[in-house]
Amino acid sequence: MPAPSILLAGCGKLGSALLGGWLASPNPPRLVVLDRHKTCDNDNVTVIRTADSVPDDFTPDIIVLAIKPAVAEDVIASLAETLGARLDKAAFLSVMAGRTCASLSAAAKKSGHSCPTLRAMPNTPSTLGAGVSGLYASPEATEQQTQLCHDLLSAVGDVVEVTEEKDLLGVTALSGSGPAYVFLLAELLEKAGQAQGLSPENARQLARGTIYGAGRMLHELPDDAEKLRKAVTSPNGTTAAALAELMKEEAWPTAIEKAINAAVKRADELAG
Ligand SMILES: NC(=O)C1=CN([C@@H]2O[C@H](COP(=O)(O)OP(=O)(O)OC[C@H]3O[C@@H](n4cnc5c(N)ncnc54)[C@H](O)[C@@H]3O)[C@@H](O)[C@H]2O)C=CC1
Ligand SMILES: O=C(O)[C@@H]1CCC=N1
Repeated sequence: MPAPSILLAGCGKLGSALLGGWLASPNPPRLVVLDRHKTCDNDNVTVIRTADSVPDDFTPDIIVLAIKPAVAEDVIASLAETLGARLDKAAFLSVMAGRTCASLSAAAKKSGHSCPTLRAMPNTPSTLGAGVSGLYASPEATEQQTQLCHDLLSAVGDVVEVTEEKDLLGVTALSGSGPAYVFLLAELLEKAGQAQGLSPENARQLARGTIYGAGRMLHELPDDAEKLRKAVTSPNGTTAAALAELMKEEAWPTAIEKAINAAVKRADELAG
């Protein structure tokens, strides 16, 4: 089977994470990257600044929308103008938080085209091939398009398929934004270590090493998180003392619930 043709619109923080994974895969797709600012010195990638520069012989199988939601309509309209009938052969894979399949299909329809839409919510560990993505395919997407999107996301980590579009709200709040919560934890642990008199270098190494090691245990061992937590917690010991603070109903349980609710609310607002 020939390598698929992928047009990546938007190659910022997330788009470049995806691009890196695809370029490192054994059978990289044929890639055109549309980004106002991106430069790329990889021979396998054609980078263009505006949609009117899409090569005439390039018919994308999938158009990955990794731009900010606010510019989506403009980007789709300018791609439609350049690609013409070629757009009808493609599917959109949007990674934008919030934007619904219906709103993106409507944008294509406005330009006189019909284009099935799939949505994914990857996260930035995709840069290291350690991402996890939620994937939703609208009913218009063919099995082949869904499989192709699944394969593209698998190149940068795990894929969790959801059957209801609304489930992407929870995915966005949990794993799309989630790396930021872990990075915040690293920052706070580092700060707390320094407050205990550790040098900044030692506090940083200890905080990062702890999160890395705990992450590996979660990833590589079959045990539930609860079992792993209990294994650290000696009766009446130091961990029990710390967890008694963190697990108070008004502490982490409430804070996490509120944070996830706030992210879901924002994703819903971005849907427009
Ligand atoms: N950063 C993250 O962790 C995640 C982001 N997302 C979603 O990915 C999308 C992009 O987010 P980031 O990569 O963080 O943003 P970003 O700002 O880093 O990247 C956006 C890119 O789009 C380009 N761009 C803007 N207007 C353009 C236009 N008219 N034509 C061509 N290129 C244009 C910019 O030059 C930039 O490189 C957002 O919709 C966000 O919801 C999804 C999951 C995780
Ligand atoms: O913060 C955001 O809106 C995007 C979506 C998930 C991660 N970053």
